[in-house]
Amino acid sequence: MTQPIIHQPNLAETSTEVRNILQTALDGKEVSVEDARKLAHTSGADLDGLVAVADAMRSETVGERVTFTLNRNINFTNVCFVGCKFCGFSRTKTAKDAYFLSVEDMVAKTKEAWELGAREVCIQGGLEETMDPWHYIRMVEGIKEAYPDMHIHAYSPMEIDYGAEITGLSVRDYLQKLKAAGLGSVPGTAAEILDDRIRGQLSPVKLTADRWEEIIRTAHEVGLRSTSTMMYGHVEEPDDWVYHMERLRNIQRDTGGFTEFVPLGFIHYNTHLFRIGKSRPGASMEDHLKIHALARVFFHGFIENIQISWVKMGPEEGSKCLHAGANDFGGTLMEENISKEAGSKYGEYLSGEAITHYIEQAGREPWIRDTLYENFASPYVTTTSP
Ligand SMILES: C[S@@+](CC[C@H](N)C(=O)[O-])C[C@H]1O[C@@H](n2cnc3c(N)ncnc32)[C@H](O)[C@@H]1O
Ligand SMILES: Nc1c(NC[C@H](O)[C@H](O)[C@H](O)CO)[nH]c(=O)[nH]c1=O
Ligand SMILES: N[C@@H](Cc1ccc(O)cc1)C(=O)O
Ligand code: SF4
Repeated sequence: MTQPIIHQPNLAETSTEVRNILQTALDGKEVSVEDARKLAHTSGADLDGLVAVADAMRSETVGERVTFTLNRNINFTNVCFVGCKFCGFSRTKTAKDAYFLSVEDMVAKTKEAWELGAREVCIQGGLEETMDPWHYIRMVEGIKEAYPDMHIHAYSPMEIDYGAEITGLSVRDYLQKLKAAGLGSVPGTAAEILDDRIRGQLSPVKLTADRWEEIIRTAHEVGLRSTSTMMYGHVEEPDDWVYHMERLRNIQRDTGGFTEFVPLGFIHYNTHLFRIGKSRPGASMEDHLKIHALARVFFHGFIENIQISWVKMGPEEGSKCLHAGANDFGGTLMEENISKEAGSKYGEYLSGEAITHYIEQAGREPWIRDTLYENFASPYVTTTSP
């Protein structure tokens, strides 16, 4: 049981079955997997009901604040041997536009970010075969040495799996070394859909769902918090969203380590998966709304923050999800290659002022946050911003 919702939306137009499920959630009871599946299949007035309930839950649990971070994304290499069929970013080592940044390059990018006011760098890259086994740790050490107060949000479970493998360390020892070097938190990417049946269609070589879970649980156990994500709009069905969210909710029940949930809409344009006719062309607006709303309702009492990804959906469509359960606008990013290379049209950078504007336009209060949602500042009193 969690807090019941006091100001309940009018569900007069909602079907009896869906209204009963939503009422259970409003009363503060955990939504079952079976009920969540029904919510995942709603449309029309029933979807409107789900969205209204998600908005009420958001308002009573986190209020009218919409947060965001001043951060820079650094994709240190695009060379990758994994070959996910949904990825438009990765290159072979010999490709003309293949790159691999040195630690010095990364420190220079961090310097630019720091000077513009960013306090987080989000580092992820391809998996490079001939890389120095200690490179992931060296990047963290190099950045921390130059900028001890920059929060480093880095390395998906896929990269952690690889780093542990090439150094010969256990996942726990490897994560402890990353943490000792200054790693602050872990992006919960590489999750896609946490079901090996779907993963086989997307990327047979990628780590299994169980391995993803083991790495995330271990990260939380050693004191590294993480985000949680789900990539949708490709081959999966609504029941798969629920299965995925249930795995995340169970992890959160045990560890409490997730800071937020970030639905990542699939960008299809330059991907093998779409070209060979094996996927949908991303998600519809209806699905974006449904997933953010379902996440708010299903994670109620478990995960407080639901982040929109403006790089995937665009700031306008993303803003609509702020009325469907979401309360976080992500970050300024400054540069972004993964969505861009897959063909996303929304650019790689939004200034703090631009994000503030979108949040105001949605009728909410903009607040700058740190990565772990521990400190908040008003964007109206900060002078610089990336
Ligand atoms: C590109 S990877 C970088 C880190 C690492 N190589 C990995 O795969 O975990 C980070 C995440 O971006 C997301 N992503 C990749 N390609 C995408 C696409 N075309 N559309 C939406 N999200 C995508 C996936 O969820 C993936 O796990
Ligand atoms: N870095 C990307 C994000 N989000 C990162 C967040 O801005 C930030 O790191 C997080 O809020 C930490 O709490 N989302 C994307 O879709 N693409 C990125 O590259
Ligand atoms: N939003 C994710 C990071 C991310 C990075 C790149 C992406 O393509 C998608 C997501 C997080 O904060 O953990
Ligand atoms: S999603 Fe990550 S692991 Fe997969 S091909 Fe792209 S960079 Fe490599």
